[in-house]
Amino acid sequence: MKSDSNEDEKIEGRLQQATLDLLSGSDIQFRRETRLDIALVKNLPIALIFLPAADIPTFVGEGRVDLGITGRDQVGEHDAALAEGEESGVAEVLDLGFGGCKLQVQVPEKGDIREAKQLVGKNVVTSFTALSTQFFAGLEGVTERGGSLKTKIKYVGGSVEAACALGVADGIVDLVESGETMKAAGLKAIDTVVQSTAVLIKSKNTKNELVDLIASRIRGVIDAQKYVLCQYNIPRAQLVAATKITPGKRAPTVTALEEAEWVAISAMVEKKKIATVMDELTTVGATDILVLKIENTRSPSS
Ligand SMILES: Nc1ncnc2c1ncn2[C@@H]1O[C@H](COP(=O)(O)OP(=O)(O)OP(=O)(O)O)[C@@H](O)[C@H]1O
Ligand SMILES: O=P(O)(O)OC[C@H]1O[C@H](OP(=O)(O)OP(=O)(O)O)[C@H](O)[C@@H]1O
Repeated sequence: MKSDSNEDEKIEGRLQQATLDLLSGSDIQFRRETRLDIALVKNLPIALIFLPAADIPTFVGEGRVDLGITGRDQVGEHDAALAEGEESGVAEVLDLGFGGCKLQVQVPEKGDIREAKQLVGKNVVTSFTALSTQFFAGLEGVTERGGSLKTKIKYVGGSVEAACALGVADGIVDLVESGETMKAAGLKAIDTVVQSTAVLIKSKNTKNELVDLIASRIRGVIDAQKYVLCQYNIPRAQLVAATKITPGKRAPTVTALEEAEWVAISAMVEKKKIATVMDELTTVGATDILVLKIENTRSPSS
């Protein structure tokens, strides 16, 4: 989303489907023509641009694009590549929770290397040269003979896992999600450079007032995914106990029932805690417990 020409930004590849779902949940409507990397949004004066994940921090950091969705690993790589004293133009707005993976140091499973320090002075292949250089610089020290060893970091754009078997590298630094690729290539992880999830980022220099509106819509969808709405009936005498179990985000909604000694309660509950909450509610006498999906939510912090 650009201030003048109203461009917004998005990502393809691994994060694409979750990002499209997020935009749809935020009611950002667009139609992307085949092979076009730009799409005008129908119901807001912005445009979406589809760019490789690795390029997004650059466009956002330069202020050419107002908002972006990419991996935290890519933001880290962008920032690590900045010249000394140069300030990043990228600010993280929100952790989006999906696209979880780790950037890990990997070596042949059958080899002698057991810790990252043993790769100092050797050949390392990666698509994340700046983060890897930074990581190994932190391990490099003065050798026993008084010299200093530099790890040789080489860039490859894909299939990084092949580098050790092909004799190009002693170790690699690559993303691991399920671990299947690493295992299939006969590699093992010995250290983690960065833990990553997808993030919403913005340009530090943006003046576009739509940035806050869009960020707030996206935050609403992410919050909604974390919570469910729990409704139940409970004897009024148990109201205090029930409120402790389901305090809600601010406070639970309590509604009187036609039956004098009973109330109905409705409260947002963290999705991951809902099973325990239902168990506890049953123990204090709640009945007719319903758990409802929340499509979207907005609160002052959103
Ligand atoms: N298994 C995974 N492998 C690689 N990246 C992953 C994985 N899981 C999550 N990610 C995240 O997805 C981000 C982008 O991945 P990907 O390389 O697919 O994007 P892209 O460059 O936009 O797409 P493409 O390479 O298809 O053009 C990574 O930087 C990382 O944050
Ligand atoms: O732990 P896993 O679930 O197996 O995922 C990790 C793999 O996925 C990525 O590669 P990608 O498939 O994006 O293609 P690439 O090798 O060309 O980068 C990454 O570079 C690893 O190779």
